[in-house]
Amino acid sequence: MAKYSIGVDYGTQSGRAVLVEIGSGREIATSVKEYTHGVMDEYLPGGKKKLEDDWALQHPNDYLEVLQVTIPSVLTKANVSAEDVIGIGIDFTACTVLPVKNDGTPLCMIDQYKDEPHSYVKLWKHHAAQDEANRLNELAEERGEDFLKRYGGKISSEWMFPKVWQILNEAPAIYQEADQIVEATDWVISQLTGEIRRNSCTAGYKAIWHKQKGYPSKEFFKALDPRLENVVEEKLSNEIHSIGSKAGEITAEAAALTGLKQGTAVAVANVDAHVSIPAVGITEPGKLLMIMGTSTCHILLGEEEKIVPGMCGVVEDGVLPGLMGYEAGQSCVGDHFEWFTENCVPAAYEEEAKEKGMNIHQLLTEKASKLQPGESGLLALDWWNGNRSTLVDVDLTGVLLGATLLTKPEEIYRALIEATAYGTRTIVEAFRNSGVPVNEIYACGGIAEKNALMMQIYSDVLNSEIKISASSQTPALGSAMFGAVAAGKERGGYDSITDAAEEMGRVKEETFKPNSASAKIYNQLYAEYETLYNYFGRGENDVMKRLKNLKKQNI
Ligand SMILES: Nc1ncnc2c1ncn2[C@@H]1O[C@H](COP(=O)(O)OP(=O)(O)O)[C@@H](O)[C@H]1O
Ligand SMILES: O=C(CO)[C@@H](O)[C@@H](O)COP(=O)(O)O
Repeated sequence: MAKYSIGVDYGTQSGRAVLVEIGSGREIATSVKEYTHGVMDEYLPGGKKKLEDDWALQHPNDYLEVLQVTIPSVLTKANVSAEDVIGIGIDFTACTVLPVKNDGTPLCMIDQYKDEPHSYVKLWKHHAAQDEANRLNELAEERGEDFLKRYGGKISSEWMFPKVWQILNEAPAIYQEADQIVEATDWVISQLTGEIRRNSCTAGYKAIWHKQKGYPSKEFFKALDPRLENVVEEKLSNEIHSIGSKAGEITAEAAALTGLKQGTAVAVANVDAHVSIPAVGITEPGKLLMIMGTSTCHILLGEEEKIVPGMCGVVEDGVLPGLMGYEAGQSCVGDHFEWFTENCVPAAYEEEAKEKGMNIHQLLTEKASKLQPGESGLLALDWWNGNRSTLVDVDLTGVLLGATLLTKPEEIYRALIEATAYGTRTIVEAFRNSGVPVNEIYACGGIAEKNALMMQIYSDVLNSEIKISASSQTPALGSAMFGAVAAGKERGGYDSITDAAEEMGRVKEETFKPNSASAKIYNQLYAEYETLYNYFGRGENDVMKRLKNLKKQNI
C-alpha cells in the first residue's frame, strides 16, 4: 500500500502544499494559497497606519490559512486518505520572525497590539534594522568576536538579532510583552504540534548559533545594549533541535484545521533554500544549488569550515547532517524583474502579451532571447534590494548603465537578468577563491522552471553546465522528504534524509550547457561588472548611500 508525505513551502507571496508518494518521489497533487495580506510594505492591515521605508511585514494568520486551504485540497485532489499520509514537513523564507506569547499567540493577533507595526511578522526582506546591524557589526569587529567570520565578516540586517533589537529600540512595550521571538517556520510547526521547537538551520544561519559554541556571549549582548544581556534566555532559547529530527505529532486542533490524522509525524521546521538540497538529490560537497525566485539563495556542502568573504554563513549540519552547509544569496532577483514589469513596460507590450496569450515576463523574455550578448550596450548592477553577498549591504541600490534614446524594454529586462547572473558569478568565485570547491551547478525554484533564456545566460556567464530540478515545487518536495524522515522507516518513511534524497531527489535529463562564443563576451562584460561592483560597493564612491540619506531627510 503506497504511503505519502506532505511538504508545505512558505514563499514570499504564497504558500504551496505538495502531496508526494514516498519512494518514487512522485508529486501527486499541489495546491497554492496566495497570502491574504500579501507583503505589507506600505500599510498595516486596514490601510491607515503607514509603514516607514524598508519595512516588510506579514500576517501570521495567512500562514494558518495556507494549512487550512492547501492540505485538504491536496488530499482531495489526490484522492488519498489522511490515514496514508505518514508525515509532514514545512519550509519557510528566513529570517522571518514574530513576537509571541508563551501559548503561541502572535502579538499582532491580540486586539491591543494590532496597530503596532512591531507586533507583526518581520519578513526576511524587512531591511529597516540596518542601523542595528551596523552597530552590531562594529562592536563585534572591535571586540574581535570569533563568530563574525563564520558569517562572511558581517551580520545582515535581515537576520535575527538586528530585527530583535529594532523591536526593543522602537517598541520596548512590544519587546516586553513578547514571551518569545520566533522564526515563523518554528511558529507554524508549533501550531501543528502544540510546542515550539526551534530548528538548527535558522538558529545557525540567522541567529548566530553554533553547534559547539552556542550563541554570542552575554558580555557581547550586554556591551551591545544592557537590556539585551539575557536576550537568548528571555526571548529565544538555548534548546535547538536538529533538522532531520521529529518535532512532534499533529494535535487534535491541527487535525481539525488540516484534515490530517492526529498523531501524524511532523518534522522540525526548515528553510526554503536549505530544504531543496536533498530534493535535487545532492548529498555530497562541491555541488552548488541556486534556489531562484523572488530572491536567490546559493547552498553548497563542504567538508571543512572555511571562511568565505561575504557569504551568509557556514553551519555544521545546517543542511545535511555530517557536513558543513554554506549559504550565500542575492536579495533581489525575480523581485526586480517584477519591479520592471510593473513600472517600466509600455501599454503596447501589455496588449501584445495579451494577444499572444503570454504573461509580460514571457513576452519580454521572448523578445530578449533575440538579442546577442553585448548587443544592447547595457550593463546593470543587481542591487535593486541591496546586496546580500558578497558585500552584505542593504543600502546599495540598482544601476543601469549605457541606456540611450533607442533602448528597448526587452534590452533592459535582459540586462537585469545578466546582472543577476554576474552577481551569482561573484558568489561562485568567492567560494572557489576561499578553498570551497564548486564543481557542479544546479538550479531550482520558480525562475529555473519558467525561464529557459535566463538559465542559458547563467550557463554562459558561469561557463558551466546547469542541472535543473525535476520538480516544479522543489522546496515543498524537500519538506515532504523531511516529513518522511520524521515518520521513520518503521512507519513507511526513511531513517535519514540522505536515504530519502537517494530515492526521491532528482534533476531533469536536459541540462543547460555554455555556449563558448557567448561565454567569451560575457567574460568581457563581467570584467566591467566587477569594476562597477567594486567602485560602488566597496567605498570608492558612496553615492548610493548619500542619495539614500538625502531621501530619508525628505520623508
Ligand atoms: N518568466 C519569468 N521570468 C523571470 N522571472 C519571473 C517569471 N515569472 C515570474 N517571475 C518572477 O519570479 C518571482 C517569483 O518566484 P517564485 O519562485 O514563484 O516565488 P518565491 O520566490 O516567492 O518562492 C517573482 O519575483 C516574479 O517576478
Ligand atoms: O534567505 C532565505 C533563506 O535563507 C530565503 O528564505 C529568502 O531569500 C526568501 O526566499 P524566496 O525568494 O521567497 O524564495
